[in-house]
Amino acid sequence: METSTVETPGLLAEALATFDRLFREAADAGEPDPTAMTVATAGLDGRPSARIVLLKAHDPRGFVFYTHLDGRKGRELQANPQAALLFHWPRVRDGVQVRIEGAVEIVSDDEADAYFASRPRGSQLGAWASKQSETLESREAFDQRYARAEQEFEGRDVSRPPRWTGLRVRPRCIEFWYGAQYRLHERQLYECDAAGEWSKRMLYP
Ligand SMILES: Cc1cc2nc3c(=O)[nH]c(=O)nc-3n(C[C@H](O)[C@H](O)[C@H](O)COP(=O)(O)O)c2cc1C
Ligand code: PXP
Repeated sequence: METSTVETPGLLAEALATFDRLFREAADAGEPDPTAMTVATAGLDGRPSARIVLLKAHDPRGFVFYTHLDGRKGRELQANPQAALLFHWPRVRDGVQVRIEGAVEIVSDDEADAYFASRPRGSQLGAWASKQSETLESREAFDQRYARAEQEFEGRDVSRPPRWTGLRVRPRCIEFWYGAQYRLHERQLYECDAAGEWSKRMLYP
């Protein structure tokens, strides 16, 4: 069991409750995919890169997505395990943006195996076939790799590729942005200092 007996600090709990409420509102408001978030990373060269991934779990330990460790984001996060996440839910209230920043860690093998096992078989085989972010010479080359994976796992469960796993962003700060008329937006920032103390303040829009 990975559940921790450490109590969630009050302000973090408040921020996570706000996140949950807005996440539910996003689903109710018909956002096409409330789990879609931008994840920004930078390797040791300091050059940022960003792409969308899907949020698959969140709790006081952090926000989890799944990917290949050898793709660009995987390589950057191993070199510099810091990320920023961004949600934009335009249909919630007058528009909501949530920004989360924090250190990144790899989820346990058990957690990754459990999530991988829940994916459609085609997606599982795709994870074996894809050399994420590497040059693909032709679509046929990818199709062939997929067909090979199909053969390899014929008649049995598809195991998780060891370099395909979950990454958890442990929040160091969470900002809620609420759109308002005339750009008089509201911004609430929750942040954790080096001693682990959470505080909350508003920011000018
Ligand atoms: C809506 C959407 C959801 C996506 N979800 C994921 C995901 O959860 N994990 C993933 O590795 N790539 C996902 N992708 C693909 C990434 O955006 C990206 O193309 C891929 O991960 C390679 O990124 P990288 O080269 O920076 O590593 C998604 C793309 C879109 C448009
Ligand atoms: C390459 C890749 N990996 C992982 C995912 C995560 O989603 P799922 O586990 O639901 O396929 C996506 C979603 O588009 C994806 O494109």
